[in-house]
Amino acid sequence: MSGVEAGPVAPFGARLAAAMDANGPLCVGIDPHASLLQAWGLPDDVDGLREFSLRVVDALGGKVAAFKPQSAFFERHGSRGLAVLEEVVAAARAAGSGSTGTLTIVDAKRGDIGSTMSAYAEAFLADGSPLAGDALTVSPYLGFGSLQPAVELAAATGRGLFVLCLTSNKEGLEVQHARTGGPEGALDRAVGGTVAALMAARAAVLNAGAEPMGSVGLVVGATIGDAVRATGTDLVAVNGPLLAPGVGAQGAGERELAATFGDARRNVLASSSRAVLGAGPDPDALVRAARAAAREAQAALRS
Ligand SMILES: O=C(O)c1cc(=O)[nH]c(=O)n1[C@@H]1O[C@H](COP(=O)(O)O)[C@@H](O)[C@H]1O
Repeated sequence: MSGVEAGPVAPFGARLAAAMDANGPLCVGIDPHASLLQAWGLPDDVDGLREFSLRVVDALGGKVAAFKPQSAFFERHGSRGLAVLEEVVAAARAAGSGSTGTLTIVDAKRGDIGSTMSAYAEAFLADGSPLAGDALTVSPYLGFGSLQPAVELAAATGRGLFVLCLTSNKEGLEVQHARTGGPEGALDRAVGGTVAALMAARAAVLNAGAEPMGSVGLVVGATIGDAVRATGTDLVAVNGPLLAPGVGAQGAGERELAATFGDARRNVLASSSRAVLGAGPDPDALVRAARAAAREAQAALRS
């Protein structure tokens, strides 16, 4: 990333590219819904949450490119739930092979201003913070520039960001497809374009020249139909990872992945939560479900 010295570990973009080559372009979301805890025969409390999440890491660690624990399902159990999230991050780091285990994207979708954003960055991106995985999802809808503290700390510690761009839900359109008025300092080619295109252009600047790809990724849902084209969003120019939720439970599959991402597909990390987790609690069934999803993603994105 421009202007910031890299930390001792390889940058997130390079580590994710290697993990996708080794295990296929699939991220398994750890979303311990109350209904899934029940289906697994676990109580909807902190003990159930812990058992569920650690079983997922145990079964799939080293077998998928990344995990994406959804913070909301941990937060709903209060401070003890957050302690479980810390445990999950540590377990993923220790799982599988390699010095950094299985990559973890903490899905907390943070976004705020100034010193508050700095505090979020310290919580989720600083070395030694118990909530810091390898990357964090962030919301740029207080202005992309408001994410700067996170951009800087991620670069300094070899971590990554996934910036919401075109989300998988239909309500996102009213913000993401809106046209910008050309705010002062906006990138020339994106002024007057859509908000989504501007977010992608901002990420592209941060990733310029990085190989095999930069560490500032975008979230682009696999369910969005032709929204990439409709919003004029240049995903190829982003040169960063593209997290694609919406696979499985929200209806997207091989066809949608291939159609949505076109020439940017090599940088896509497909993400599925309920469709994989629903195969549990049997660890072998979890592995089979994850492998099937990874094969589908591989066929759509890398053939
Ligand atoms: O950032 C995300 O991961 C995300 C962005 C988005 O646009 N849509 C979306 O569904 N997600 C997350 O991806 C997961 C989807 O779960 P499943 O629908 O069960 O696969 C949830 O944790 C969502 O919060």
